[in-house]
Parts: sequence; C-alpha cells; structure tokens
Amino acid sequence: MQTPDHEPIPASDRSTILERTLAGAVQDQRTVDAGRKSIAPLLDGMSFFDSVRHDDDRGSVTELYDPRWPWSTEPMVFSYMFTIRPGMVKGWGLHKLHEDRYFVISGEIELVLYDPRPDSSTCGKICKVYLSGHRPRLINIPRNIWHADHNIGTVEAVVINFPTIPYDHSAPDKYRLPIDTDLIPYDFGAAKGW
Ligand SMILES: Cc1cn([C@H]2C[C@H](O)[C@@H](COP(=O)(O)OP(=O)(O)O[C@H]3O[C@H](C)C(=O)[C@H](O)[C@H]3O)O2)c(=O)[nH]c1=O
Repeated sequence: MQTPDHEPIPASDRSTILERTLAGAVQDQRTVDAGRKSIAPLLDGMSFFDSVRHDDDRGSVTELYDPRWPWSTEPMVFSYMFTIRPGMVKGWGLHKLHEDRYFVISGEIELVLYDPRPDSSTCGKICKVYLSGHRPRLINIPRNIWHADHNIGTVEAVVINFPTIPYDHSAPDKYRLPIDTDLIPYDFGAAKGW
C-alpha cells in the first residue's frame, strides 16, 4: 500500500523494505569478460574482427578488410554494398555455398541468426548481434545459417559485404523464408521486410 509522503513509515515496515524488494529482484549475470568484451555466445563458426577508426581534424580513415588479418581463412574475391531503410528487415536469407562477411559502415542493425545445421553445437539456437557504424568491425555469417538484418536505427543503414564467392547472377546462392515464418522461433513484431 502506498504511504503518503508526510506519514512516517512504521519501524516494522522500514526494517523489511530492503529485504522484501530484493526478494523479488533478479541479479545481473556476467555479460563481459575481464577485458570488458561481451561473452554473449555466437553460433558455431562465427567471429568478429575489430578494425580501428583513425580520426583527425579533416575526418577519419577506417580499414575495412585486409586478407593479412588473422581472421577469415577464405580469400577476398568480391564486394558489394547494401542498405536497409529504418525499420525494415532484410531476411530471412540463407546461403549454401558462401559465407557473408559484413562490415557496417553506418546505421544500427540487429542481426538475427538461426542455426539449422544438424552437426553444429549451436543447432536450433537463435543468436542476435548488434552492429553499428560506431564500432568498426567485421562479422562472418557461416553457410547454411538463416539470417535477417533489422535496421533498428533512424537512418538508412549501410553495409559492405565481402562474401567468399562472387555473386552468381544466373543462379544466386540465396534461399529465402518470409520474416513471419513459423519455421524460425523469432518474432520481428510489427517490422516489415523480405
Ligand atoms: C547480392 C547482389 C545482388 N544483385 C542484385 C540481385 C537483385 O536484383 C538485387 C537485390 O539483391 P538481393 O535481393 O539478393 O539483396 P538483399 O536481399 O538486399 O540481400 C542483401 O542483404 C541481405 C541481408 C544479405 O544477407 C545478403 O547477403 C545481401 O546480399 O541486386 C546483384 O546484381 N549483385 C549482387 O552481388
């Protein structure tokens, strides 16, 4: 019951407020390691590679991809840019033959992934990662992973992709499901896309 400000709280209640409120509370679990890096699990075969943005009084420089980086073992053979309008979802999509390797240039994306690979330790799991132009880094999306990119920001998101094979215009390596499919346990709510 609410006690009006001017009424003193009885001593018997005062002694138990902390205990009673904490009894209904949930303690945060660990989310970062000793180096302050997120420990949220990715799907089998996924990893990030951080780049560095160099700022000066004229602007900035950020390297996007260097095959010498100790990251992807597959060659850099093709690159293109795609954008996503605010609120829109691009997905669900899956590639059988190639990996995607994204670098978000600007905007904010919630990348949702679903692992249907029978031999994967993360089979059946959903994974979400947040990518933005504020944190320059690469992320790969392994073959046979359903993925959908949701622009959760207020401006058009710009992404550079470095897929592991060039685009085949006659037979695209792309398989699609609608974003509201019952086959993937994830709900984009009112967001629209395909
Ligand atoms: C990828 C590509 C596409 N196209 C043509 C084919 C279509 O007429 C048009 C749109 O292609 P698509 O519908 O495949 O694009 P998105 O659905 O935006 O897919 C992109 O965004 C999602 C989130 C991804 O994960 C894909 O890897 C990425 O390609 O561009 C080309 O001509 N060259 C290309 O390299």
